[in-house]
Amino acid sequence: MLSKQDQLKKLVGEEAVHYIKDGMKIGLGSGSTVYWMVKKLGERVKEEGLKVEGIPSSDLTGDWAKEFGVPLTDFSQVEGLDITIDGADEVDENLHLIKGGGGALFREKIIAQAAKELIIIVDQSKKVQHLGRFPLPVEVLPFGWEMTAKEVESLGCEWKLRHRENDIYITDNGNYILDCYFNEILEPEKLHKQLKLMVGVVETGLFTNMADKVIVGGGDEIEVIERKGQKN
Ligand SMILES: O=C[C@H](O)[C@H](O)[C@H](O)COP(=O)(O)O
Repeated sequence: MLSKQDQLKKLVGEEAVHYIKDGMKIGLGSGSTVYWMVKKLGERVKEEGLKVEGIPSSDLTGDWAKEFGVPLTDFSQVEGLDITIDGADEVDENLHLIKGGGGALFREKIIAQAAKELIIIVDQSKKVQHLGRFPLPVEVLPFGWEMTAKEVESLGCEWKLRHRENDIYITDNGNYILDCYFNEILEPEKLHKQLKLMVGVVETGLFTNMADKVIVGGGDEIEVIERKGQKN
């Protein structure tokens, strides 16, 4: 029996598959909402003979794609993606996002940038006025991470080095994650740029001005929020 939140994740995950057309190259995001999208996409591949290829943003998503029969490719074979569908940890009113709760932010940003259209799927609990209540994941190089953490802290946050059980959490790229407690991020684009200037920072979980559509599940309803204005 799925929890109410999981039912909403399933609802929006399956809804997003309607945006996928025959022949598309698809960026496959990560997380428990994306799970439902990949599963439904696999059904369409089997039942309708849909010809698509996906590039996964995490090893786990790649495993799901194989399990559900979604053909995979990589960037040595394709020049770009038609669409990327991914989850998020927070979405603000301007469709800026925090991502990386599952640690896949770096590859997620690559597939988000490579796509003509980025669709984000979330349950209503992810909608916020300002980003920052969810700790911002920042992927850092293991070498000298302590120094990088000090620099990050100077921007006014507390941080925790992410662990999985008793071990340091290692991303699919072999890096560490600092979960940064800013509480309220009023200028996400500025903060992202400040962090990216730090030599030990690989990528941040701030996805500003990237989402084209956000599909939000709430109650029995699905809300589709479209971006206003041009992308960067
Ligand atoms: O690294 C993980 C991703 O950014 C996920 O898309 C995000 O954490 C949302 O995950 P979920 O759909 O499980 O809430």
